[in-house]
Amino acid sequence: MATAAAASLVADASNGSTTYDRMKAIKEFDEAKIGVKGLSDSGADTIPEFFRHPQSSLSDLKPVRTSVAKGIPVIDLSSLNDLAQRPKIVQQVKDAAKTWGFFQVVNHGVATSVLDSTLEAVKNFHELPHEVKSKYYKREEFGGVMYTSNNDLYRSSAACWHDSIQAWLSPMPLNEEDLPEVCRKEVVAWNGHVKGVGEAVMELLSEGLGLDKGKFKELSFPDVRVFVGHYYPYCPQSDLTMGITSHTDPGVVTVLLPNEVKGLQVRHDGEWVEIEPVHGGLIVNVGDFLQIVSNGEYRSVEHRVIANGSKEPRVSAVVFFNLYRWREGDVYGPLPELVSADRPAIYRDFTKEEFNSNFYSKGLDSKSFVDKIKIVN
Ligand SMILES: O=C(O)CCC(=O)C(=O)O
Ligand SMILES: [Fe+2]
Repeated sequence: MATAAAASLVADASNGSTTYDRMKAIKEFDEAKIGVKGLSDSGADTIPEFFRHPQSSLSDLKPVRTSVAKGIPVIDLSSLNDLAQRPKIVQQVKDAAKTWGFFQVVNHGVATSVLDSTLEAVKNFHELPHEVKSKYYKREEFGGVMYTSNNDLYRSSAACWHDSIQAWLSPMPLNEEDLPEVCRKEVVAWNGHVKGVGEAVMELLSEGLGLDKGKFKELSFPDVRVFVGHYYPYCPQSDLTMGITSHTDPGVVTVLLPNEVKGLQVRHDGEWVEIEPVHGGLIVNVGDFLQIVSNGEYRSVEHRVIANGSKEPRVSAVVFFNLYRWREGDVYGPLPELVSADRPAIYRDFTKEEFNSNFYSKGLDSKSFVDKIKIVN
């Protein structure tokens, strides 16, 4: 049944643009609940038209070839608790957050076997039979567990070639029974591990701003975690679409665990640089909120994922540390400790409502919140 739905979707794509009813095609795809994986599995050698991105956004698909040495910084956390070594690590994290907005951490204390089983669990979920997986298919704003294909399906200018499963880990009391059985144990375990890594990184980031080690924790930055398990199946026309279009992450930091299939690129000095994951490492990036509270010291940098042209699926387990504990009527903005006559605030204060409404209403490719609240002299 999944295959029949996929076949009719692909047939629609070749109808010719005059008769192509884009909304109808999107709705059919959504209602079939087959995900992009279902389209990929159908064996079609073309993609539905609503996955095709405008030529303008495809023209710079090829990244700059980069050696590991030229890529995002790799930071060794093994001597984190050595007081003589720590300042050096703080400096590395600070430099990376200021320039690239991205870095990889190695020797972070989580066993490679745990990383591997987390990715395997995400993969196993996405490779469940249609009858089982489709029960989780939803298209709602947040809460609980949700498997979806393209968050922005109805709003964005073009769909992206990937599926994902999302779960609120904290502080929503995650009802473990709600998680699909095939990845339940691993997602729950990952929540514990990633919290530890996130806290350690946030302490370094906090120190890098000249603040107390515990400042971010005090501000509850490690407390809100959303898990997203992405799956980028083989795409038969990977040069016509994207895995995820260029965007910045809205929250504090993101901790990303990728499998070995490449595809993630980060914008650096006006060029797209491919990230080469170090096996056993984790990728960390600064989100918009951290750029704002750091008064622009740290940078939330655009990144994207190329559609996967290899037969091996690309899998990533992403945890977003977001902000949550807004006090009623409070406003947020650059931390007062980081604002002075020499370094005036470059962002205005904003409310929770403003932040959330921007987050929920913008398509992945529209203007960022950071730009909207920038103070222009
Ligand atoms: O899958 C990836 O490597 C990146 C995902 C990503 O950028 C995101 O979910 O915000
Ligand atoms: Fe992202």
